[in-house]
Amino acid sequence: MSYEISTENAPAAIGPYVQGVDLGSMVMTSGQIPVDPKTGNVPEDIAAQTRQSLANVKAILEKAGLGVANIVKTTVFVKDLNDFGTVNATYEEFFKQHNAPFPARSCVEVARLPKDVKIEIEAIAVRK
Ligand SMILES: CC(=[NH2+])C(=O)[O-]
Repeated sequence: MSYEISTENAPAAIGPYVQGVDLGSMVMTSGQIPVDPKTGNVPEDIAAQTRQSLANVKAILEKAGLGVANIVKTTVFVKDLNDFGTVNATYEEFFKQHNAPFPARSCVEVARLPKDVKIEIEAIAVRK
């Protein structure tokens, strides 16, 4: 049995999916594009987009009572792998800021992302 996670602190789904699902021992988020849930805006540069996508992931986990330290795996989709260095630096800063260990991760370049953003990040977290 899984339970939908729904929060106003992350962008509403823009298609037939939910923000996240809570399986009890595990939580999975949908891919988070860098839409600010309060304004609907997307920041311009890749560092700010990375921060916003991660903030959206965090908000979904928090609604389920979990935090950044519960993340065990992420998948990072980028529009341009030339941004790899900036994405890594921003991503590293986020996990350090939250005193969380780095999870396992996959990072891939994709042809296009919804709303033509530069990055989308999804996460799997475990309830310890
Ligand atoms: C943005 C997203 N997660 C989707 O599936 O369109």
